[in-house]
Amino acid sequence: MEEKKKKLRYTTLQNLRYALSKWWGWDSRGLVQAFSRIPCVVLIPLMGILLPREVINCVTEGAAYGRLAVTLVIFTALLCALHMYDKYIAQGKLFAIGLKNRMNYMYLWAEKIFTTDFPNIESSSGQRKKEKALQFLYQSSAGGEAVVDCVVGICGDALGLIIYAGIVSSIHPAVLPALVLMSALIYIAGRIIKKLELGIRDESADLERKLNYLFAAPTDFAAGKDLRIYKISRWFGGLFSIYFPAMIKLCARNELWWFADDVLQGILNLLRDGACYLLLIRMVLEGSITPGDFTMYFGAVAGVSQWLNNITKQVEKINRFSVQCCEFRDFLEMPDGFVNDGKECLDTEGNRPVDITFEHVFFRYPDAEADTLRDLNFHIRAGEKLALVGLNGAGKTTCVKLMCGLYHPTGGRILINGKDMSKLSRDEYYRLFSVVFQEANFMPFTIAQNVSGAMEDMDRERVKSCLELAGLWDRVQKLPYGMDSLLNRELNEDGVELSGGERQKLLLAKALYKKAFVVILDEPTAALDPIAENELYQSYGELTEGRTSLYISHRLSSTRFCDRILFLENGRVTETGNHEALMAAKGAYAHMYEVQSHYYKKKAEGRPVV
Ligand SMILES: Nc1ncnc2c1ncn2[C@@H]1O[C@H](COP(=O)(O)OP(=O)(O)OP(=O)(O)O)[C@@H](O)[C@H]1O
Repeated sequence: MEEKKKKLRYTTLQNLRYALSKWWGWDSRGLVQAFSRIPCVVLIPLMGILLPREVINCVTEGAAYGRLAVTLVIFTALLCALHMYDKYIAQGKLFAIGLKNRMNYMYLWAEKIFTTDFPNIESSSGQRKKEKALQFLYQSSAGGEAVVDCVVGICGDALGLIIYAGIVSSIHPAVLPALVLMSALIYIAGRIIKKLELGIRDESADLERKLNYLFAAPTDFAAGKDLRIYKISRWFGGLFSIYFPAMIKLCARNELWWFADDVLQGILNLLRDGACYLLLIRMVLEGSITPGDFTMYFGAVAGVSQWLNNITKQVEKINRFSVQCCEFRDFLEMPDGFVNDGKECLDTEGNRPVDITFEHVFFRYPDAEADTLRDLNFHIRAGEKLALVGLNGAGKTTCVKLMCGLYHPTGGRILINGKDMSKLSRDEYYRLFSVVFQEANFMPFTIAQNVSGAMEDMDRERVKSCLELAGLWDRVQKLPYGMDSLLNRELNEDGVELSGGERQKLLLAKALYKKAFVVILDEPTAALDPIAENELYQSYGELTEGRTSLYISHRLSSTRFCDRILFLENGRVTETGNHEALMAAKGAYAHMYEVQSHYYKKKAEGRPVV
């Protein structure tokens, strides 16, 4: 219920004002060109009913051939000019104008994804809003582009209706109200179906999201391997057979409502037109109108029906646009808690490393039922190298997400140099961190651009030294275009395909390039070979020199070169100290270490490993 209210937060007029002001801002020339089509929309059909009237009157009045010829020439020339201009705008311009608007909306949508608070994108409610917003722009008939046609169309139709209404009103005062009443019935039926359709939008958006995922998954190179080796295609088939029928059922129900609406429209149109024609025929027989007038009125009645039909259709389209526009604006206007305006800056003069305190931090994911972090307390001194270890699901990555500002605590505080993170500006905060996450995501740009995060003015020497430090330079310099080689094969045909370990090294180089105050490495060696792993340990001091660092790893031996180790269990720190102290304590850390080293010892002694 609350969701529905939110969807319709703006009225149709407010949404039209929004779309028109955006359109004016992006393409004022296109807007003027689109509106210049309105006289053609009105005059072409109007001349279509005036021409027969003039011709029949000339003939029935016995006018000279000269008058007939002049009438025909004037009308034909005018019609020809209007048609040409109309075609030029409608087919030559409107498509490009609408597409331009759609692209601009797409840009706003993508920009929001890139800049909004992380929970807005990761939570399923945020995902749903994102999908719904996409329906405003994902094809030419969607609101973002269709609004161009609708606005121009409804203005032309309204003007045409006014002129035709004047003509049919002179037949009989009851004709126009009767025509309007019937069109209103058609419109109301359409609205009822729209409401029914609205009721299943959440369900259809969810199904679309799931089906989009299923369609996208087989095109993912990485998934391609699993799909083949493990015959996952059968599982996919199973998933398709769950979601496809559900989607088809939903669409079929929707189509049935629209079919009923079409039948109703057909019957009402027939009644409306039939009654008007009967009236006109009687007037001709009574001699109150000429045969020329008859054809004009005949055309005008049909014309009014057409204008009213057009208007009801345009109103439906505009209503559809309005619902989609509300959803689009809902997504764009999702509040961001972590903002730049009015926030403080941190004193980072002299590039001193920062100190970080977690003070009674609680955290629960937006859609989760239980806290992931529970009363988490720790302090990382400026320049300290801290290791965070724990079992799967203990909350290590969540802790990183909070520390680097992707999420905010749901309870307690995180202090950076004694300042509450919520008081700091977002850009300022993100500037502090370099993070190597477990998943490697690269943009379809060159290696150098990915490492530096800059399109042009990068320090190429620095890129090279970061690649060297990360152990990737040997591989990169052998590529035909070196550090200027493009990544991502989906967009770049000759893009470079890196192995899992190489991608991890590239992430490391990227983290090193950014002169951040805190370096966070979340399982940075998971995909590295033993040589590369060893090199990373050897150079860890150099990599993190002069910075505060947090190192997460399941290989406990790798955390020995850190100053201190925190052992995380069920979202809180249960043990803390250096390796020796934790081993002496004989707690969970010591147990995990023993289990792991036992494995290596057995291997080294040549005994079978269980
Ligand atoms: N986006 C999310 N929404 C809801 N719950 C989540 C989300 N991400 C993680 N969780 C849950 O939070 C808990 C901690 O996850 P987290 O990834 O922080 O653990 P971890 O210690 O890093 O685990 P691992 O060692 O396997 O990487 C898990 O139970 C996980 O299911």
